[in-house]
Amino acid sequence: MSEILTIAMPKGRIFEEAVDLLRKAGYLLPPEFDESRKLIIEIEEEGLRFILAKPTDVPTYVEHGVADIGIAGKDVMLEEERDVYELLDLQISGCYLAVAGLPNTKMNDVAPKIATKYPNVAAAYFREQGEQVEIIKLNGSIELAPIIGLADRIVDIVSTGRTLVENGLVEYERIVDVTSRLIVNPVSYRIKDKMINDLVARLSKVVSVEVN
Ligand SMILES: Nc1ncnc2c1ncn2[C@@H]1O[C@H](COP(=O)(O)OP(=O)(O)OP(=O)(O)O)[C@@H](O)[C@H]1O
Ligand SMILES: O=P(O)(O)OC[C@H]1O[C@H](OP(=O)(O)OP(=O)(O)O)[C@H](O)[C@@H]1O
Repeated sequence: MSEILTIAMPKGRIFEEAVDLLRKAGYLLPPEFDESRKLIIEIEEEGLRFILAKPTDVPTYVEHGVADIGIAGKDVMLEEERDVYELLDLQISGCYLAVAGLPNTKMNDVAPKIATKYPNVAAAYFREQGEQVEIIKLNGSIELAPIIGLADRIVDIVSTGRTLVENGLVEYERIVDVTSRLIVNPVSYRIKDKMINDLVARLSKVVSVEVN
């Protein structure tokens, strides 16, 4: 029986761009990818099985080895250190993490509050700046926090910048650029090295064409 490579795909924002990239790399992904709600899609001819996961869960599936490889945002990788290798910057779903807040406001002198979906990234950033802060973890609508008085600043993703502008917020510092990455389980990489290297080579060609 031939080997199967299991790929954890992030549903949501990254999905379409990732599917597009795989198709450009020559993988024949059926229309199921565009229209179905199935969470496991197997393509026997390609020796591939896709599992469709919540973006933040992709590294979990890969770390535990139930997926050999996966596609995850650099933001997710930075927030939770995982025992996986990062093989390729896919250069898709570009955005960045930034500190933002109400314009012309100083942070509270004592333990300013920082609201974010990324508590570890935010804590590390302010530690490096030598600032003692209180992190408040939120799960969405982060921009509400400074407006409603929950926090002095937020650490959040900025893409077009529209959410900041429409909520009267400004960016104070850019922390790190974010794109999606191809990640691999270390054991899978040893055992299925040929299949994985083939996939990386095919994707690398497309990525470099798209970037240049
Ligand atoms: N404007 C953006 N906002 C958030 N994430 C973005 C943006 N642009 C690109 N990304 C990338 O997409 C990933 C998030 O995708 P998506 O918003 O579909 O998932 P999610 O955070 O689980 O969303 P939700 O919790 O709203 O379901 C991030 O990890 C990041 O790498
Ligand atoms: O710079 P922009 O293009 O406006 O994109 C940035 C916004 O998009 C994301 O929120 P999302 O839409 O995922 O909603 P959420 O608040 O539920 O996380 C992110 O958290 C910002 O709020």
